[in-house]
Formats: sequence, C-alpha cells, structure tokens
Amino acid sequence: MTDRRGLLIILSSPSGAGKSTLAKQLMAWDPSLKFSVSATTRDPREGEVDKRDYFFVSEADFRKAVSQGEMLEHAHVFGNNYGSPKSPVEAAIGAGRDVLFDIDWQGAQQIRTSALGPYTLSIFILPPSIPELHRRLISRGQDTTETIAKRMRKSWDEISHWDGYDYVLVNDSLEETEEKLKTIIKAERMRVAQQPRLSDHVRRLQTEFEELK
Ligand SMILES: Nc1nc2c(ncn2[C@@H]2O[C@H](COP(=O)(O)OP(=O)(O)O)[C@@H](O)[C@H]2O)c(=O)[nH]1
Ligand SMILES: Nc1ncnc2c1ncn2[C@@H]1O[C@H](COP(=O)(O)OP(=O)(O)O)[C@@H](O)[C@H]1O
Repeated sequence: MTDRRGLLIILSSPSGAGKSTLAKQLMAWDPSLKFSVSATTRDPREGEVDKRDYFFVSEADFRKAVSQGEMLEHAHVFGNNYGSPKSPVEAAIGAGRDVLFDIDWQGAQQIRTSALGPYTLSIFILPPSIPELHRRLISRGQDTTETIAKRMRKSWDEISHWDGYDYVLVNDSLEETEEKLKTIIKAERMRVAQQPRLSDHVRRLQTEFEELK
C-alpha cells in the first residue's frame, strides 16, 4: 500500500487530433502509467487488439455492465457506446499508479464531477487546423470515407468543450506536444506529492512567525 493515490489523467480531442498516438508515447515514457482500456461496441480497426486497445463487446454486454454499475463513466460517441471499466481504475489508483484515459468530453465531465474529481488531470488536444485534422484522419488509413466524414462533422461538438479542461495543447509538432504533456504530468505529480505535507509545514511556519513577536 502507498499513501499516494494515483491521478486520473484524461486526454480528449476530436477524432484524428492525435490523442491515441500521444497516449502510446506516454505509456512508453512511463511504464508505471496504467492505460484505462475502454469497452466499446464499435468494430475493431485493423491492427487493434481486443483487451489491449479496447474490450470489443456486444450492445447487450455493454448495457449489462452499465446497469451493474461496472463503468466509471460511459457515453454514446459516433453511433457507438464507449465506457471505462471501474475496477481496474480503482485498483490502480489505490496502489498509487496514475491512470491514463483516452475518452471524450462527456466521459471527462462525468469523471470530473464524480467522487474521483479531485484526483483528475484533464488535457484537451486541439488540431492545428480543421484541414489538417481531415488530413490526419485520412492518413491514419483506418476509416472509410463515410466514417471520416461523420467524425469531421462531429469534430466541433468535441472542440467546443475545450475550455472545461485543466490544460489545452495544440498538437502541431508531435515531439513538442509530447514534451509538453510530460512536463504537465511531472508538475502535477509534484503538486500532489507535496500537498499532504503542506498544511503541517505552514503550521510550523506560523509557529515560528509567532515566536518572532
Ligand atoms: N466517454 C468515453 N469516450 C471514449 C471511451 N473510449 C474512447 N472514447 C472516445 O470515443 C471517441 C472515438 O474513439 P475511437 O473510436 O477509438 O476513434 P478515434 O478517436 O478516432 O481514435 C474518441 O473521442 C475517444 O476518446 C470511453 O471509455 N468513454
Ligand atoms: N502532431 C502530429 N503531426 C502529424 N501527424 C500526427 C500528429 N499527431 C498524430 N498524427 C497522426 O494523425 C493520425 C491520427 O492520430 P490518432 O492518434 O489516431 O488520433 P486520435 O486518437 O485523436 O483519433 C495518425 O495517423 C497519427 O500518426
């Protein structure tokens, strides 16, 4: 057991802005991070692995998990259901590990307003431009023209929630965005680590100050 509870680090962005790429880089940078593998009713993309990228589940199984209270949050996105299984997150943060989420604004809002709200760090990733967002969705080479068009039409729904996040980054250069994310995570870890000792320290400063009089 540890006295440090893990952080819930949330990445959101419109589809194609780069959050899955950045999440993978963060996982490679710090293997102690735990990626929250979501459950989804959408079909796997080529190269996606069940239980590593997503738990690919049926509508019935998804609804059952939600009704049994097994999801920390869940939302309907681009015509499919997505949700974050609760127990792996609770186990990880209880053991002092930070958990990384790649979820939409609805999920971020649900976690922020839950009992775990004080332990969240939310980061929104903006694309440099809308044409570049489109180019990235095409260059990913994973979705049909129709799916890409749907994601582009929905991109503003996601972008319009940018200002509810703790940090907002424009993912222009991938290397620079990665560095900024690491800096944010390091700073937040430091803030959280020193918090429990701060009130004791300030009380001691107050005593010393009173002794001056
Ligand atoms: N609320 C919520 N959103 C999720 C979850 N998992 C993925 N998403 C979001 O659902 C959207 C679609 O994800 P995905 O189908 O992987 O497409 P991509 O964003 O284009 O890679 C993205 O905004 C994800 O961040 C989840 O567990 N909960
Ligand atoms: N900063 C960047 N510059 C150029 N291409 C990028 C950048 N970030 C991500 N990409 C590319 O854009 C595509 C979409 O990225 P991805 O991480 O799948 O987005 P998301 O998870 O937000 O839908 C991928 O092909 C990825 O390699």
